[in-house]
Amino acid sequence: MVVATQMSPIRVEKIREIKIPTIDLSGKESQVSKLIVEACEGYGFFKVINHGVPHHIIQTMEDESFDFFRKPLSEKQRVGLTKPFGYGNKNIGLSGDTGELEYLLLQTNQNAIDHTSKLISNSPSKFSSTVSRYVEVVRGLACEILGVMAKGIGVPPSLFTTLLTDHDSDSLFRLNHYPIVTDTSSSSSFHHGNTPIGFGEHSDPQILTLLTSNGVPGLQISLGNGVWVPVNSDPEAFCVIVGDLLQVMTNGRFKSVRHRAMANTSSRECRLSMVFFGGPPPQTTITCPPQLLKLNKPPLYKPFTWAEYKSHTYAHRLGETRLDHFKLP
Ligand SMILES: C=C1C[C@]23C[C@@]1(O)CC[C@H]2[C@@]12CC[C@H](O)[C@@](C)(C(=O)O1)[C@H]2[C@@H]3C(=O)O
Ligand SMILES: O=C(O)CCC(=O)C(=O)O
Ligand SMILES: [Fe+2]
Repeated sequence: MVVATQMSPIRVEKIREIKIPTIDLSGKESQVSKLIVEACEGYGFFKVINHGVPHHIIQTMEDESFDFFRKPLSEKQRVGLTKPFGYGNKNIGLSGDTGELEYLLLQTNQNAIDHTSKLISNSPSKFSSTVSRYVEVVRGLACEILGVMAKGIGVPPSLFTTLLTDHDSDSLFRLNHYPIVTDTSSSSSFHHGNTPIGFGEHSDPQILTLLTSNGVPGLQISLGNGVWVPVNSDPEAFCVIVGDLLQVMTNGRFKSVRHRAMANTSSRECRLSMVFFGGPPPQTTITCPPQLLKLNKPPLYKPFTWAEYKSHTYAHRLGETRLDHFKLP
């Protein structure tokens, strides 16, 4: 993969070869686990293939999503935004961030899915069963990956997986729809070169994110120092993104990767990303388990609950490096 670094005011381009790890989950478990740990340490990002999520589950979710985003604006707005959940258009979060996208952000418990489905769809039971099925299967995949990760670093898998399987797990599901932007000069979103931003630079606050998209590119990950690596959009793969909580739970060994999505300016198709954010129950204390603390590396972060971390997150802008606030001196 070719990467360009840009430095202003003079544009210097260094070309480098970066290989984003693509891990075949059908491989030997010990090998898969080694590759996953290396990817989490090196990038905080990797792709998985042969993940076992049936194609028809992804396809049906994609079809339902496009059916929703194709509706007239007034109809989509009827879904309302019980901030931060519901339908949003060009606004992200509660602190004034903007982007060239529209989205639907849902909580993953059955009541919330049923409630939103009634507002969204003429056949709510179809929408609601499609979302529930998708979330159930992708949550299962997230647990499988977390379990393999845990084994790879020598902790019991349940230490990580129960956080997502708990009845009160605070996981989210987000559909991002990036329309084709033709007039880039009128875009109010922050410009990067000539390309407006679809979804601005950030890290995901939760434990683990699983993202799939419809083959239209846009996602980029940061290597730091202004270097952005475009991620090929492969509808057969899931992108796995290490979140802030996993960085804390591994005492900084795994990196919560900063990423962004560029606006969709060159494609003839709209871009759709479907994103599952695996989060723990709100009252969970987030800290590094003693087995992972090395004698020569004291804890980097003070313990906090997920509820505390979320309120800090929502009080700040998208691009904030919010873990800094929880660092020990
Ligand atoms: C500006 C914001 C939107 C966000 C909450 C925040 O205050 C900062 C983090 C943002 C983010 C990024 C990952 C997910 O898309 C998200 C749902 C999350 O948990 O944190 C969003 C939040 C949002 O859009 O509500
Ligand atoms: O749409 C994408 O590719 C990125 C979306 C994202 O980072 C998010 O929803 O948190
Ligand atoms: Fe994200």
